Amino acid sequence: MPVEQKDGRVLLTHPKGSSTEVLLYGATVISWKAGTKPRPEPMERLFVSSKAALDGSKPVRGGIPVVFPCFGAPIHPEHSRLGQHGFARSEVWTFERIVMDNDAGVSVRLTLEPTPRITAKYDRPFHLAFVVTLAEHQLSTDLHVTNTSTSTAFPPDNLEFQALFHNYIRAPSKDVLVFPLQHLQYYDKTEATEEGRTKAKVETRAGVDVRKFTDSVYEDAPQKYEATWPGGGIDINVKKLKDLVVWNPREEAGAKIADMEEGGWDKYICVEPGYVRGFAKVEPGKRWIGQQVLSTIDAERRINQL
Ligand SMILES: O=P(O)(O)OC[C@H]1O[C@@H](O)[C@H](O)[C@@H](O)[C@@H]1O
Repeated sequence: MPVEQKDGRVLLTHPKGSSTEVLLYGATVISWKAGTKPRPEPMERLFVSSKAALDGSKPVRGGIPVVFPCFGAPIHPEHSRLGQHGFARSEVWTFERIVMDNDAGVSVRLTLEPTPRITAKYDRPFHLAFVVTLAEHQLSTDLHVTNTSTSTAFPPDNLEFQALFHNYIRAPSKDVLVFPLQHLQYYDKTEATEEGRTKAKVETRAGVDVRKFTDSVYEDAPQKYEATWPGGGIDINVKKLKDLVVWNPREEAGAKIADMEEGGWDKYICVEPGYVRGFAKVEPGKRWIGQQVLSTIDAERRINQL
């Protein structure tokens, strides 16, 4: 069975051995097992804290939570009643259908529409679809955001939002480097003051490491990244998600996170493509699609020329 739905989870398996598991709660991908060409044995590519709640009581600490319609604390007036990172990661999505089921890929589509619970804190008209596609060495996630407003008024009744894929990539975080972020402008959320956090810095490192507490928002990033470490890595190719967040709390901040396992910060790096500086806009009746494609890399790869 390439697609199995059970107990609020959807399990996808590919004929070549890769698999992925998605919780309907938050449309959160909680597992992705894949090999590489030279080493075909599937291995887990995502980190989920052993203390993570998987019962729908709180967003999952790990995997790939979907952040919508606000990143971090809300700053848009229409988001003012929402919590950190919005509601998409903490609502139960609907399994809509299998999109594709062949050797090229196994793909499913989940949806989320306004419910009384959502409308009580966010009253904008929207329809979300989350499409997960599994290939032999790849996992793609697409977020479709439709503005379902039928208003013909001017100025248009645009839907304004932020969106992000909060990837917890399983990796020896002390040895990870992320490319190519050099020379990009970024905002450092680890700074102690508001002034420090809102002042743009410029990345000087060819490869960005997370050996210390890191919470950086790169603006207008190249949408093509590599996170590599000795012996492996993940390529990330992105569409419509112009910014990139790199986060690892290390012990300094990680020990204060209730659902983070002891030493969890050594086991992952969050590399999060998103539209998080400013707001994406969709006109009434129109749809926006943000996409990422994660691919496994086998050998250590350092892109010195970038
Ligand atoms: O604890 P949460 O809400 O899942 O957020 C985790 C982290 O998510 C990152 O994307 C943010 O940049 C961090 O500031 C935040 O701490």
